[in-house]
Amino acid sequence: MEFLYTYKTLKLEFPLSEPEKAKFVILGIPFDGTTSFKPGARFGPTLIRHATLNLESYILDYDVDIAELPIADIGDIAVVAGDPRKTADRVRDTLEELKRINPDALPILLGGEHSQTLGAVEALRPASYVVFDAHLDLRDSYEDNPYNHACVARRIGELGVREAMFGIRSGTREEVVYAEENGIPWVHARDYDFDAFVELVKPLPEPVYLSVDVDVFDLSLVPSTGTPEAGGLGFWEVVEAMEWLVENKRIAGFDIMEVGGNELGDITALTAAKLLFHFMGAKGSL
Ligand SMILES: N=C(N)NCCCCNCCCN
Ligand SMILES: [Mn+2]
Ligand SMILES: [Mn+2]
Repeated sequence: MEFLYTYKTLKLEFPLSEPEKAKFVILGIPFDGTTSFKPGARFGPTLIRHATLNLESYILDYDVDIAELPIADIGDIAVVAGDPRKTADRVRDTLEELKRINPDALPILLGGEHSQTLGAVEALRPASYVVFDAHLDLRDSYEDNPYNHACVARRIGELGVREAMFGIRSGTREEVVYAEENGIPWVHARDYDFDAFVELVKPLPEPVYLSVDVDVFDLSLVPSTGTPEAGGLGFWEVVEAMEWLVENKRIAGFDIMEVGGNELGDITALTAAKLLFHFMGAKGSL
């Protein structure tokens, strides 16, 4: 089928399924209209798809070949340049359309700015939002725009979605107070470990939306993300948390956001592509 707002550039190299029948449905969001520091997130989806060419489809960890899983790639959202709200409306509309034709599909977003996670949450209506991020993203408005990437967790919390945040090492005093007053738990990157993750996530209601803003990783793994911060998590720390979630919670949707770069083969996209394959491998092995 054709979606109203999507188009295709690169695709994954292995045989892909139709979105009507797929278990995993990949959607790119090449938006960087409110990026405040390093540009290039508009190339994120293309860079991630290209980086997958470097990876084996067989995942050692799970004895799963993701080329044998029903995966669809419905292309990229046609963005409204500079307008995060209108672009997120298209993300929401596209995922609503997808859920109508395939209610069992697990959407996977590749971004693109974190602002766009709001559209996915609006469409998929999870009970909880679990996020790996260097930043709290709890500002009420940033650079005069309430739909800026730095406000996305605030907007999602306002929908009544329970939140828990991991790998945090940047925010304003106002954001810390807001988290405290609104009972939003977060774990500093310095204090992060698997037990802290499980303790906070176990009681969360299902289904859960999992968002990975790749700036959660140490910046050596994601040098081209939009707002890089030193002192982040390692690759396997995030993979282990992801494995626990797919085994123990119903997942409404998953995203890998804030991938940027201007060059094929960028380290940032290689990190993101490996995470994508591990997510599908872990989920596909169940
Ligand atoms: N969620 C985010 N990515 N937030 C980062 C916002 C940019 C903070 N700039 C700080 C500039 C201080 N002079
Ligand atoms: Mn961030
Ligand atoms: Mn973020």
